[in-house]
Amino acid sequence: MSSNPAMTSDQIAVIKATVPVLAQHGNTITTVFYRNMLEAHPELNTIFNTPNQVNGHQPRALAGALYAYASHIDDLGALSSAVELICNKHASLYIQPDHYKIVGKYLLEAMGEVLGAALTPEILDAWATAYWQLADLMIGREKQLYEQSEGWTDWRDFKIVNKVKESEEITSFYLAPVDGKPLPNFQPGQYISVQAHVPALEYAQARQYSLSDQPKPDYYRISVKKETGINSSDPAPAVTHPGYISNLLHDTYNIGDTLQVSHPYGDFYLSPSKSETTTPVVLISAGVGLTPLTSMVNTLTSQAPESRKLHFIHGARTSAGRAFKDHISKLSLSSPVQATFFTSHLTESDKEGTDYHHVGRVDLNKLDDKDLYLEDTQTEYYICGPEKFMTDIESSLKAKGVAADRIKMELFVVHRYTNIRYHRLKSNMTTKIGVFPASGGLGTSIVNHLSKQVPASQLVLVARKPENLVKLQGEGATVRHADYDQPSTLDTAFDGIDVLMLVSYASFEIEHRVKSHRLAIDAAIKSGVKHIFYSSLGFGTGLSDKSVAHVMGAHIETEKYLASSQDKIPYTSIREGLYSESFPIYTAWFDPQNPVDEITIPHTGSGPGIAWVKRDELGEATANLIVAHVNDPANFKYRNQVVLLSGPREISLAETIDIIGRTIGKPLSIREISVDEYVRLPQIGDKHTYKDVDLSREWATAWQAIKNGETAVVSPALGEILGREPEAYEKTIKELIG
Ligand SMILES: NC(=O)C1=CN([C@@H]2O[C@H](COP(=O)(O)OP(=O)(O)OC[C@H]3O[C@@H](n4cnc5c(N)ncnc54)[C@H](OP(=O)(O)O)[C@@H]3O)[C@@H](O)[C@H]2O)C=CC1
Repeated sequence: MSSNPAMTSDQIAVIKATVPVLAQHGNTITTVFYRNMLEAHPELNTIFNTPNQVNGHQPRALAGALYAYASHIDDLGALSSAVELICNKHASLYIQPDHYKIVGKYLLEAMGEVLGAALTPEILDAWATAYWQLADLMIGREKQLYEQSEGWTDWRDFKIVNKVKESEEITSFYLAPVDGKPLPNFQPGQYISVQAHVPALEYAQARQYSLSDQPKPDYYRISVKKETGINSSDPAPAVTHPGYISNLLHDTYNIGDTLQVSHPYGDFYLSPSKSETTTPVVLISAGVGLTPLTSMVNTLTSQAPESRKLHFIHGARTSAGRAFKDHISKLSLSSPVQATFFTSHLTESDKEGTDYHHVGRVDLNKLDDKDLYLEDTQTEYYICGPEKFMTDIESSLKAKGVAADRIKMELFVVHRYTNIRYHRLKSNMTTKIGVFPASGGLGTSIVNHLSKQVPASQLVLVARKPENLVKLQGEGATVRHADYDQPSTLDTAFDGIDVLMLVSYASFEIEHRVKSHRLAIDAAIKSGVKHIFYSSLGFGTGLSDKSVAHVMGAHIETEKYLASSQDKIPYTSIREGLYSESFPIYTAWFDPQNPVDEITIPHTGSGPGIAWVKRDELGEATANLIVAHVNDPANFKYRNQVVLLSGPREISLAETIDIIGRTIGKPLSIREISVDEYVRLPQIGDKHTYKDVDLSREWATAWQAIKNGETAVVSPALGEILGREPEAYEKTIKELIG
């Protein structure tokens, strides 16, 4: 029993009030925290993944977890899956109660260092209590896990007794305990931590590897993918590449060598079942994600060969890269296992029917419903692979009517798990969701992502050109006409809609835009809409209602109007971050097809930057927020709030231009010019003209806003809502212009 004090209701209110502070400063706090703690306690380097420290992933993940914790401080049940995932990983690293003391000390000190006087004694006290509330919960759960480990409570020496190449990239290591004692059972799907000394770092590092065979008393098998492009004899990737340990195992660990291994842990595993069960199972994986599912298929075929339907679906980049192909194919001949292989890049030697069945990435729509056992409402689905793969497959299963609680995914990273609210619930089948305008870049993306999660019959799509929406109309969506510029068309446009997504009027002037938004909000109130989402913009330093950017003026006014109308219609204003795709606007219309050497803008390029974000990820997260509200309006956490969705990293304009230059293979530079010079640039033309009025000078205030840091805020909300790390700017740009 803990002796730490329970949180008071005042402290809970203080924690909730600091959520926006975490949105803004969380990343800086956790970066300072790791730096200070590891400087003072270098022995902890063995516990933390060094490349993830260096690439900023770990501070971001912790900032996301803190943000989720603060947001759910009065509803900790929502975090129980995340806590279970973290505690399992902690147990596999043998985290002890004393570690929590060190982490608590440095975390609170980092808050003080970053927030300065803003961290009042009252806030500090509330956070100290909140920290120990969570720490006690986790220490308690980890104690239980250690108690269930049959006395195996520290790293144990294992010898490599066999090393087998399974494919071009994947090699299995058979690990037997040096002490020769029998190994405990595990649940198929669980992992072990493997610790290896890294000469380049002069300390050990641990990584988690799924067990790839069924439980055996004398060995564990892991199957490890070798990353291309890194050489384990080169010390540099030891600090930068998360795949370094895997390559070290491939290159330098052989039969007879010793490694340290943890007891098996993990919360992704085959539902423990009675031997007589006949519930069908579909195992869907990509790449090396097949390892835990191979453990499952081996276990299942050894238990109930003739009664249980099993389908093993795997996607590989090349057929030669597919591990266990012969093994799975053989199982499919002698037991009720179906095997379906997808290969994205065929080679001449690939034979259809043996090396592959379908070309391309895994696409469940290429399979018959009966082969996915959709008719059986008990069928369980297990997915493992890259995050985007898992969430895409999950959406595809949901669109086919599979209930969320029958879909299980292997999610390794913590902050991504806090999205349970956004992905795991079954959509309420009667709520009508409206989108206006439902065309355009953002509107189309929102509608596409909504249609993956709810039946088209729940969607009401409103646009000034409804003829562009026939596809979804054909699938059962209601389509209506309305035009911001013809107010009377708004009168009945939102009738029957429960939740409305209002995409802002596309313009950068203020007056007409605000008037149009007000008319639409009033019309929504009249039509009885129960909640309105509004697409605002990512200027304004996080959630502030001040901005020097002219383009933000209409959004701030609209947010004020929404706040003043909240008694009539609850709202959520989503500050959609600056689109990665919109770089031309901030580079004086740089054209990658006709590239100039020098970009002339009223900005030097250095100083605070922009947390760029891919437009389609904004559409996806916006759709997830709408679905979260539809599923559980009473607990929707952004009711009457503003939320910022910005990208994963702040990138200065100079670096932005550098990335664009590298992508097109041409060095680019910035030359700062005055606003007077900017408005006269020939390429500006009428790009900033609205209804014959030239707003170029007003537009140029955006650069001052960038200089002031208004667009530099990295908010963890996007990753949390997407359930994965948002796409890196470099990748979006490469896809766009590479
Ligand atoms: N976050 C960011 O970086 C950026 C945000 N934005 C803003 O975000 C919002 C959405 O952007 P996005 O979807 O990318 O913009 P798009 O230009 O792709 O789409 C504009 C949409 O507005 C519709 N529209 C235009 N005029 C009217 C009208 N009078 N009545 C009804 N609908 C109208 C268009 O309909 P139709 O299909 O009929 O033409 C289209 O659906 C806009 O307000 C835009 O200004 C813009 C750029 C960057």
